[in-house]
Amino acid sequence: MSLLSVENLTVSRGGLAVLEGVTFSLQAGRALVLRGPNGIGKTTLLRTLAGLQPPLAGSVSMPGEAMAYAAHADGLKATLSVRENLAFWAAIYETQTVEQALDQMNLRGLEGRAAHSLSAGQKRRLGLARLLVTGRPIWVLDEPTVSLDAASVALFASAVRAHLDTGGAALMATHIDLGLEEAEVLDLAPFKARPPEEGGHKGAFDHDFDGAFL
Ligand SMILES: Nc1ncnc2c1ncn2[C@@H]1O[C@H](COP(=O)(O)OP(=O)(O)OP(=O)(O)O)[C@@H](O)[C@H]1O
Repeated sequence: MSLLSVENLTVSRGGLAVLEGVTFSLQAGRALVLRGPNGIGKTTLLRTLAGLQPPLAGSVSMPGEAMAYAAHADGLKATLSVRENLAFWAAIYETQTVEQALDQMNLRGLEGRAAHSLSAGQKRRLGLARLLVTGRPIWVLDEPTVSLDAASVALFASAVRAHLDTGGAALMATHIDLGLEEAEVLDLAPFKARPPEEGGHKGAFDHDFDGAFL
């Protein structure tokens, strides 16, 4: 079953198309890794899929309220504790998986700590634990392993695998090898947009709202 279907998508930053004709689909139980050099448009594509900016052309289809997006920023509530952060999101998404998320992202022992007092890697683990409490099937992740040590990368890979095993899907922009052998790879180089002088798209607007998490 296809959870996410992207057809002929053109995405832009600063009013200029950066990728055009992007087409792929993501099935339940599958992971897809976006690859491409710095600046090719991975973040722009993910932001567009998350609805933070409109595409210049093309279409994105997915079931309503199916996506959880984790951007570069962890987007934590600094003064709330680890548990309170997760409880907040569990209330928003009406789920009851806080305890499971604490276990899965190895946050036991840190439950009472204010988010602002966590290390960078601990903050990232908390940010990823929020994915687990959303209960949403499509995870869209921008550089999810930044700041994580090898053990935490392995923990994250296990969480993704468990998500796939229960019918979820994951779309990730990452430069590192997550050890998810089953993940497919989409190289974005063929979709690099032509500059306007060569007939490429020139967009009319560029929203720059940087929601950390949806
Ligand atoms: N606010 C902005 N205004 C204008 N151009 C932008 C803006 N943000 C990004 N860009 C440009 O858009 C292009 C795509 O950027 P994007 O961040 O999507 O690339 P990326 O593939 O995610 O890069 P990285 O691997 O470095 O994270 C780049 O050329 C970048 O310089």
